[in-house]
Amino acid sequence: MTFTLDDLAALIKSRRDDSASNSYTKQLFEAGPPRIAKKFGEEAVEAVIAAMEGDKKALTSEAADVLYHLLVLLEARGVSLDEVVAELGRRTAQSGLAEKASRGAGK
Ligand SMILES: N=c1c2ncn([C@@H]3O[C@H](COP(=O)(O)OP(=O)(O)OP(=O)(O)O)[C@@H](O)[C@H]3O)c2ncn1[C@@H]1O[C@H](COP(=O)(O)O)[C@@H](O)[C@H]1O
Repeated sequence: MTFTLDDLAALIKSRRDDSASNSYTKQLFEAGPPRIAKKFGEEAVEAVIAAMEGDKKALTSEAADVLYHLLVLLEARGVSLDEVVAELGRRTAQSGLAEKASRGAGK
């Protein structure tokens, strides 16, 4: 059976109300959205560095950290993975350049 991002999102959600004290995810939720956002940013920077260095193994690992922390952040702020995927789905109707232009100048 293939492990999916939906599976990970469900696991993260289940950790939110879990009383287990040895859960890193639970610790993140208790630290709050600003702390989670900071961790997400740190992991993103580490992924950028791995990409710039052309280190495929490190990029794979850092990308996994980025996706995990993004899912925790979305859960903490009440945004579901389905909503994000739906937004991506809506964008398939137009090119990336057209989508960028539709956001208005300066963005
Ligand atoms: N995918 C992940 C995952 N990816 C990264 N991490 C953790 O993210 C942290 C980030 O790495 P850092 O080196 O920055 O961590 P750190 O120095 O310990 O962090 P800080 O002290 O700076 O906060 C590490 O502790 C990793 O273990 C993850 N922790 C959990 N998961 C998934 O979440 C599930 C539930 O985990 P628990 O909540 O811990 O039970 C696990 O089974 C996994 O599937």
